[in-house]
Amino acid sequence: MGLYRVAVVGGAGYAGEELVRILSRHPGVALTQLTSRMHRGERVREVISGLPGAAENLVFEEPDPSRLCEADVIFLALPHGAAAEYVVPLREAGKIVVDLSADFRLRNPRHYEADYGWEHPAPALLSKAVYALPELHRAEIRHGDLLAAPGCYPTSILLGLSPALGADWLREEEIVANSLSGTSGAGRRPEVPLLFSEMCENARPYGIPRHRHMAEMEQELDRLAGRKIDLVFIPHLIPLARGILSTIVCPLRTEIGLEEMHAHYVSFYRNDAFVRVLRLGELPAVRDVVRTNRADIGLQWDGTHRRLLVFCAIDNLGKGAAGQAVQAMNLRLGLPEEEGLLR
Ligand SMILES: NC(=O)C1=CN([C@@H]2O[C@H](COP(=O)(O)OP(=O)(O)OC[C@H]3O[C@@H](n4cnc5c(N)ncnc54)[C@H](OP(=O)(O)O)[C@@H]3O)[C@@H](O)[C@H]2O)C=CC1
Ligand SMILES: CC(=O)N[C@@H](CCC(=O)OP(=O)(O)O)C(=O)O
Repeated sequence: MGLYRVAVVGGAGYAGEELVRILSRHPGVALTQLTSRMHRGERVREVISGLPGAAENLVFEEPDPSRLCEADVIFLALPHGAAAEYVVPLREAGKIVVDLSADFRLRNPRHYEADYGWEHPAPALLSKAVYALPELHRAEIRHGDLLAAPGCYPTSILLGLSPALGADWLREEEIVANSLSGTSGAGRRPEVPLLFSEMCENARPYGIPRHRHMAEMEQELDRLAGRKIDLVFIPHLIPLARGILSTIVCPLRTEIGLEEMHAHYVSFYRNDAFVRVLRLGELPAVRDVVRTNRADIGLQWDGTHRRLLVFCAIDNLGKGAAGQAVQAMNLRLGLPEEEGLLR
């Protein structure tokens, strides 16, 4: 059998470009189609530099579901709402779809409506989608035909919290997560608050009091804990192009020591190639994970207040978007999970 054919819709956006970079060097697939309405008819090399020959000679096409059906796997790197329009015909044609938008992350269409502001465009498909965070849903991803890649902030916070929630150490008090994000998280669109002159030497909170990622975090955290988790989430924009650092403060109800907690985290992720639990005393830095598909997790202990402090760094375009989506594709196609990805 030949290589799997893959297509990227939205291939000239930030997440799409990162997908193109990863997939064009991936030994298990052939990148055969890319779409961009803005760059329609242009060769890829005129828009994205430094790609291998076969990929840079592809031509950006207008997105057309019937033509996309020539591929085996279709990645959608489109804004929320727009992705669902492609998912419906592609799934009807039996294609494997990896959607990077939020359109299929939530089980409950009312939660989608509340946080995204419009009626869900294809609610019947929600129960068929898999929340494609490999470390938490590996078995379902292997059998899923509609893989909904998680948001970048939820990836960092869910990976940081899962071992603690699984161990049932937490007091029934709020967990507070502060996240710092680079500006590529907002996509490649011209907006005044994202201009260099607005963001250089600047930092600011946004998305207060309820960022739209709350719904997917609540969905997953409640499921992991088996009860309602009270999360305070405060995102900040900082002057980086890419990267996220999340600091999570967890009130504990046990007297368990830091060494034991650390050993539990190491054991929890022992089979996960893309999660690195740092040695005690080490804390993660965005610089170490940029352009990789890795999440670095560090732990600290505030004994005075009995709080576990969890720090998680990822690349929002890597483990937070394109890398994670390719990891999910690898699982679905039965390829080695790490194929084509850096750690
Ligand atoms: N940036 C990030 O860090 C992350 C992004 N994501 C998600 O990935 C998706 C893409 O994000 P990002 O790359 O940042 O966004 P961008 O704005 O950079 O890119 C989106 C692309 O989609 C194309 N597009 C827009 N509307 C349509 C449409 N109706 N039909 C077809 N193509 C369309 C545009 O290309 P053109 O107009 O040329 O067709 C554009 O290049 C979003 O859902 C985002 O939420 C997820 C995790 C992290
Ligand atoms: C800096 C910035 O603007 N970040 C984006 C999140 C990016 C991401 O992961 O989100 P979605 O896939 O859910 O869009 C935001 O706050 O909306």
